[in-house]
Amino acid sequence: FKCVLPSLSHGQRAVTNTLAAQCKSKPQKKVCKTVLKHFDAQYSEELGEQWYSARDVLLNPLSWQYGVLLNRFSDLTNVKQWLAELGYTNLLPQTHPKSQTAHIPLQCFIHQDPVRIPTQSHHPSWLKQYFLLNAASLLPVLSLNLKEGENVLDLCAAPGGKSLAILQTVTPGLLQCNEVDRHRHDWLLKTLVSYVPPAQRHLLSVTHLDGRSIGSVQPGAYDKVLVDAPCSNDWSWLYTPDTNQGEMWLKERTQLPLLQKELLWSALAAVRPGGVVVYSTCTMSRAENQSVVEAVLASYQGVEPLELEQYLIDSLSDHFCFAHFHPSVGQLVIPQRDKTWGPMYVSRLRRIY
Ligand SMILES: C[S@@+](CC[C@H](N)C(=O)[O-])C[C@H]1O[C@@H](n2cnc3c(N)ncnc32)[C@H](O)[C@@H]1O
Repeated sequence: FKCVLPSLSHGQRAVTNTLAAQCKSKPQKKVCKTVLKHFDAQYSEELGEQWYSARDVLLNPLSWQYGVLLNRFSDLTNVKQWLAELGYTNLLPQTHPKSQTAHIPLQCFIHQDPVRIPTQSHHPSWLKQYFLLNAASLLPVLSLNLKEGENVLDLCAAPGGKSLAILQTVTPGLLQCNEVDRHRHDWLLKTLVSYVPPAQRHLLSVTHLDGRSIGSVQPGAYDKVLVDAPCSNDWSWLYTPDTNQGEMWLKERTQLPLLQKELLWSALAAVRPGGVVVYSTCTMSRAENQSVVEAVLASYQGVEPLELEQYLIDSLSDHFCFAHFHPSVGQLVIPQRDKTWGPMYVSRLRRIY
């Protein structure tokens, strides 16, 4: 396990260090036993054997990985060379598998080992070159199948990772990035300023609204809507600092599906007929994934589920472990020992009329 400490913004010198040395200065994360017990009961029933492999990954911070999403608006010459020297490779093919000539601008570099590079700090006159993220969180953005000039709504956008990935994929007509929480809305703004050049900012609208109301305020206004819903994030919940908070979160967990359904209903109202809504979460919980989508499909007329495109699943299967559910209205990426990305659930819905 290597930790890589470059001084990228000012020169390209890379210094490697062992994680053990870095860990000495950092307090270790502690697992919340209450949450783990709850996960054991729920996920062993829902995921069977795959839970035990996912559990090993979640419980071993040394195996956690970060993808390096490059910022196409910054100067990348040295970064790409540096990542190649460190042994990083591109997660995605450079051209679209269906049409060998279509270039894919989105570039996310991954490493076969849990190597880490540091985040870059904000400089007012300089754009950050990369954003670190769980590579599986690109799946919802790729599932939008974005086209140049489309109007896109990122309904739950902070801290902005997927908004950035959208901007790396296409130049939208308009990208509305919305976040209800004041503090997280400010964080979202900061992210966008750090990565998006002033000349591109007119493409963005950053709003501070309850996503549940956008569908009624702007009906049919968007070609594509992403609902990256608030969820019981399996990674962070497992490391809840104290038992009381863990217990409180587990109670809150039962409230989340209602909020998630309301956000998805709103997204379906905000997309135009023929447009696509992608619903995603970073939990493995069936109640927040499959059951939410099934309930919305049963209650909202004129909506059909869409399969994720097969080329996408094929090109990512070397790195992501897709769980197999039948019948299914979405795809779940489960972290496994040799494929640690995820959890990430993605479902695509088309509004027919
Ligand atoms: C999973 S996070 C989004 C992560 C983000 N898409 C990214 O990739 O960086 C979910 C977000 O939804 C926000 N949220 C919760 N309730 C909301 C609501 N009613 N309307 C809009 N956003 C909401 C949360 O504050 C949180 O920032």
